[in-house]
Amino acid sequence: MLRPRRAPHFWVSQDRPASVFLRKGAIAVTHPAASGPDSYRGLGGAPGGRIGHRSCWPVRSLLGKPGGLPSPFAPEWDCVDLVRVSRTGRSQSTRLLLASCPPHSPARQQAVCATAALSGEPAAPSFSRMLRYRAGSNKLRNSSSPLGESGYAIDKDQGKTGGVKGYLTKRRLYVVGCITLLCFSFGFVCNHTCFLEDLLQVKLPRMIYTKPQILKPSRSDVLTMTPWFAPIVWEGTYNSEILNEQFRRRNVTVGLTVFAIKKYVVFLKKFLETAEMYFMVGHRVNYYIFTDRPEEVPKVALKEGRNVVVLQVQNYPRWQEISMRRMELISNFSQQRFINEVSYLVCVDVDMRFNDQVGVEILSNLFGTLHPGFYAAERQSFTYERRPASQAYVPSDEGDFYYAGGFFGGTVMEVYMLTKKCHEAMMVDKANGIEAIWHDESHLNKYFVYYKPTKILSPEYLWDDNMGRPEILKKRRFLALPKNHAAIRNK
Ligand SMILES: CC(=O)N[C@H]1[C@@H](OP(=O)(O)OP(=O)(O)OC[C@H]2O[C@@H](n3ccc(=O)[nH]c3=O)[C@H](O)[C@@H]2O)O[C@H](CO)[C@H](O)[C@@H]1O
Ligand SMILES: [Mn+2]
Repeated sequence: MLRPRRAPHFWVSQDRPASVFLRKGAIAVTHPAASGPDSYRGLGGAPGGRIGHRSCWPVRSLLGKPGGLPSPFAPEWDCVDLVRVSRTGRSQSTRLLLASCPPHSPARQQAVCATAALSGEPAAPSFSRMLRYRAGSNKLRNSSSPLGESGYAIDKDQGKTGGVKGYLTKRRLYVVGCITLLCFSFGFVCNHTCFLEDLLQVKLPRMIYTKPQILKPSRSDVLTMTPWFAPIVWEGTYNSEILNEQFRRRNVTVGLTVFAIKKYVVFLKKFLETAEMYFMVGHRVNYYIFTDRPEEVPKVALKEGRNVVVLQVQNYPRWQEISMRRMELISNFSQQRFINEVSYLVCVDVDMRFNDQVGVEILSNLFGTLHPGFYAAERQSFTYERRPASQAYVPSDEGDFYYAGGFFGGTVMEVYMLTKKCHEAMMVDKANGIEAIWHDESHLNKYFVYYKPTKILSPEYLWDDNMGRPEILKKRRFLALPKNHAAIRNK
């Protein structure tokens, strides 16, 4: 029994449907019944032998040349219908005999389907759209081959002229394309190598500071680490010089989102002026000011690397809705804009002023801030939403801390996920005619029960002097401004 050394591959070209490309070692011949004005003649070689040193060979049309050598291999050959589409788009089919494509085999089925598809389609221009088939089995058909004695033998030389020309031109184009691509990749790799070399040239300046003491924790009066290993940031627990150096190397840009809708624009001046003094000093900052009154945004002198971006948005009649819609707007803008402009987002209330350093020590994948009114409270005192009907519901035996709605952040991706989730939950509540007790803050707290922050800011980062000045509070970095609710809300 004759067997090719390996299962042959063949391709039916859509570019030039008169062509079948054969892999080295494959055998092909046209069926004599196909003799018409155009008959086809295969190109191949000895069974199991080479048909050329290239992996693909086109079968070439031999106009008006019936005959040829009878094939000694006929009984083992199988067939596939091949369609030739002429330049005018007319198709004509012929039967091409191939080795190793047994009847009823999946490969045979594929070939039949493909040729059917070909006949319905005019010549397609793309080389890459060649249909590729693999005859997966070596089980060969015996005896009653339609080829009989009058099969056309395969003439090697035919492959080197005519149709081969076009094929080689495309092939050349293909090779040129590959070389160009390789050159580009080389440039890319080179660039990256240079970038890596730059990194290797990082200087190691002396770093002189007090050594950390394992047996003398810097703070023993407060919790500095959660049970899920998120640091809680208190004065004395970190060294800003080390952190600034780390973040400077990364050339991080921080986005600070703040909403000043309706009368709340009056808070912007103090907010921005104090931010320039204390917020992320020495780092790149974009202030994203959401407002319905862009003309009332004050001009504040900014240090280098810091920008104000005014984003005009609509207002809502109720202050609660304004506060809650921040989630929707932050998530939308994160997706459309912030993701391209900053690494981290810090989202805060506007009725505040910075009073001390708020720097890169706050940055982490996802961070929240302990509410000044509840940092020492027990679970049952937390003002979580307790009605199961609300999406913000937190059962009485869950939760770690009570977080403030007025200061959270993280990477743009994390903030996007948080704000999107909270907004969606608020929309469900709205449809069910329920509003969480502390609005967006309730939803934020619910989220943090199940997606734990990777860093937590102590109440130093959101303090209200109405709470007094407890001993543990070494700094008051961001302070709530007293405001006349009746005069400012819903105005
Ligand atoms: C410090 C803190 O944790 N504050 C939270 C607390 O409310 P507050 O009592 O601090 O709420 P608020 O009056 O400051 O409103 C929240 C924020 O919404 C914006 N705003 C509101 C009304 C308006 O007319 N125009 C306007 O721009 C503004 O940025 C304001 O800072 O609870 C709210 C939900 O009840 C929010 O979760 C706040 O973040
Ligand atoms: Mn506020």
